Amino acid sequence: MFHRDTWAEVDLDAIFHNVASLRAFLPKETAIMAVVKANAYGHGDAQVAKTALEAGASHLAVAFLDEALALRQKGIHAPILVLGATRPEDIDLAAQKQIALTVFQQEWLEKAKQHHQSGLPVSFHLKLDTGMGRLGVKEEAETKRIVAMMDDHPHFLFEGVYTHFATADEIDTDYFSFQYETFLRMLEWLPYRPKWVHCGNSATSLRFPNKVFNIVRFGIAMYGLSPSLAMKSYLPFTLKEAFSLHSRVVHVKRLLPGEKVSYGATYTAEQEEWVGTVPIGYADGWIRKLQNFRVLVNGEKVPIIGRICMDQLMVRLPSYVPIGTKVTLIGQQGEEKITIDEVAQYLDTINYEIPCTISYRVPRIFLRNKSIMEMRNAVLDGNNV
Ligand SMILES: Cc1ncc(COP(=O)(O)O)c(CNc2conc2O)c1O
Repeated sequence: MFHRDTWAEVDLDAIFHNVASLRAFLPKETAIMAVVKANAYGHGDAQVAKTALEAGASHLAVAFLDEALALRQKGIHAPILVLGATRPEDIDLAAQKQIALTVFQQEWLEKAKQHHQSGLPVSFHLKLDTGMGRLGVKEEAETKRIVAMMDDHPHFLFEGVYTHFATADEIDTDYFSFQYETFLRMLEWLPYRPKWVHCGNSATSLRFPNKVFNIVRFGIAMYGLSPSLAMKSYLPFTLKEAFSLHSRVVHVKRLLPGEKVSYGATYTAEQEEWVGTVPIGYADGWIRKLQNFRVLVNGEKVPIIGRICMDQLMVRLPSYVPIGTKVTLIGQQGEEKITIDEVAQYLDTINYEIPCTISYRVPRIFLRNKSIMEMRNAVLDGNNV
């Protein structure tokens, strides 16, 4: 349950469609790793993970160890890879929960070896930096030493090697090709190929399905969002947007000319106007820069007026509406819709950031076969975020 009429809806049928479409599109021997970091880009980690696994994914990826532990706590047993850095002292925790880690520093592996007391096997994916400039080994000597250290250790399993592209979602492929060629060259440094070799994010999977080796890391497109605006016309199959955001009007009033709205009294009614108050604000992730953007009420786009508050915002209505009238901030009402891409463009950012930023304060309702199958309210559930 939740007790404020503001909520996000996550259409798991859309998640299923997007993963199943990729499954059918990729070569059959190429596996899918569903990227569910950041609470599945704000969509709900466990629910998206389970749906993706049903739809053909075999692995999961997260950003750091806690996100993997949270999935295990929620009863998910599929292979999980931590893409980011892990503390060497946490290696036994990863071993106990059978969570694979990314390794990209010889020094780190030496420390992890000292902390490894459990005698349990630990799987590693070696990350190579081919030009993303974030994490990854760049030198041949260090690469060879890391692989030798894993091979010499009875419980360290060299399970995968990967890299990450910086420009796979851009039309110009020069830098993508440079990184891809670099990856091929660096793979030659290895004494052998581990079980998993991967380089593909959504953009790479959709544009170059024959350049992804044997598993892809499928993130943004799983949520029905194009990796970039430029890529929208290159998508090989239809993506279905899974996320929508809704609220209800809690107060309606008539403003007379000259009357003000919100902090700073920055908005002045120029004529007699109807104004609605909506219980969502910047603490919910609907940030202040969205002032003057629009929401849907009764299938019409209406402007957000005055400054957005921590918990509420005001909209100018074309006419009186009853208390409780539904407001759609992301999604469709009748013939009108507001997409995540539109919100991102208004904020001069990328679509990835929008669902990620809708905070823990907004409950997520999960729909499957068009009916509500689950609801998560982190305000009340606390640890069950
Ligand atoms: C290492 C790695 N692999 C795969 C993905 C999935 O990419 P996709 O969502 O484009 O499919 C990401 C996304 N990482 C980020 C997406 O936005 N900022 C990031 O750091 C990533 O960091």
